Amino acid sequence: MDNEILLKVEDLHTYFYTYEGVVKAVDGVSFFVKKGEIFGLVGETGCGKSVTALSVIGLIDEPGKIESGKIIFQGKNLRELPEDEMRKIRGKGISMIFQEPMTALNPVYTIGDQILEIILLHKYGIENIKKAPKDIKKKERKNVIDMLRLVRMPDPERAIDSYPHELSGGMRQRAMIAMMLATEPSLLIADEPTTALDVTVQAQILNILLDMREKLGISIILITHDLSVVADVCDRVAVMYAGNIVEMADVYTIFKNPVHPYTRGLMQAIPSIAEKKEELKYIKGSVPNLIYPPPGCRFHPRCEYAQDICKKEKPKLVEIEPGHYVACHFAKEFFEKIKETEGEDNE
Ligand SMILES: Nc1ncnc2c1ncn2[C@@H]1O[C@H](COP(=O)(O)OP(=O)(O)OP(=O)(O)O)[C@@H](O)[C@H]1O
Repeated sequence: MDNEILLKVEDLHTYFYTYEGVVKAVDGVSFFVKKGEIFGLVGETGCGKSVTALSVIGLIDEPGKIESGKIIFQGKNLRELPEDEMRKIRGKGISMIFQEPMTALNPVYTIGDQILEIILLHKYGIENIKKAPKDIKKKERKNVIDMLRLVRMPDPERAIDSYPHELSGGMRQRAMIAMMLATEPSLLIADEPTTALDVTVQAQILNILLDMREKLGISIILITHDLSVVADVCDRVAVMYAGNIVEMADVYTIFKNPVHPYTRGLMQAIPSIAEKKEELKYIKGSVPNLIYPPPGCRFHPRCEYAQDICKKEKPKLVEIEPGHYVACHFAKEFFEKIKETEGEDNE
């Protein structure tokens, strides 16, 4: 099973040292991503999804710091690698695309030149890039156009010579994905890649990600707050709340049998356990301040099932059935109740 795993994050803690205090943005996060799968990271805004991703790719800057934990990618703990090795991983192993590609694209170069630069960096390395033949641009033109075709860029022959501002939002996101794919990563992290786009373009971009997995066999971590996106494309999913993962399972299980009260709140459908079903249609309260997070389970102030233990002890993420992990003191009870009601429903 372990050789199927591409990335394993163990007990990751990433904090930000601000004037107001220490923001415990990621506080003991563990998960794994298998080869060739699309793994969703979901949760409300500010729960630590982006910080988790930036920690994996080694892009946490001051005032942030990875305090502890392991990030094992292709068998190596990335936290132990020197910065030049880490830069190589960012160049070849792991790539990241963001919500607003304009921030990552350079406005003064054409899309073609930007993709070409990545191809050259990938082929020659930063030290030898000057050794690339003079006519390389002409030689690689077909490759770049093929790359744009792969991301279903409309009219690639024209797009290659366009500047970012000449393209629509969806086309820019395609260009960004093409650039990232030029590095032939094993893992692509997509942070809210479709949030800024309208629904039709969103669907097209998600289809491209599915295509990439199919054709190139890469793994993708898809960060989103949109559960319908998760349902559409992800294989497995982790639900984050206030710097912790509270539940992780395959997508079917998460939607069919969510166990953690927060996940169930997110789904707005807690028919089996909820006694007062109507009152659970939204999650009361708001995400806590991560400088002074609540003790014990961080969700307890919003959880209607909270008991004394929840206020004192932080629950561990435990496997309650094969591949289904939950961090809740009452996970077993909830799970059994779900199974009971499931049995009754089937009778
Ligand atoms: N540079 C920073 N300095 C201080 N605090 C930060 C910094 N970057 C992130 N944080 C804090 O870390 C916490 C987690 O933020 P993060 O961006 O990971 O959330 P998110 O789940 O990705 O939310 P969103 O969906 O809004 O992007 C937040 O409380 C945020 O304010």
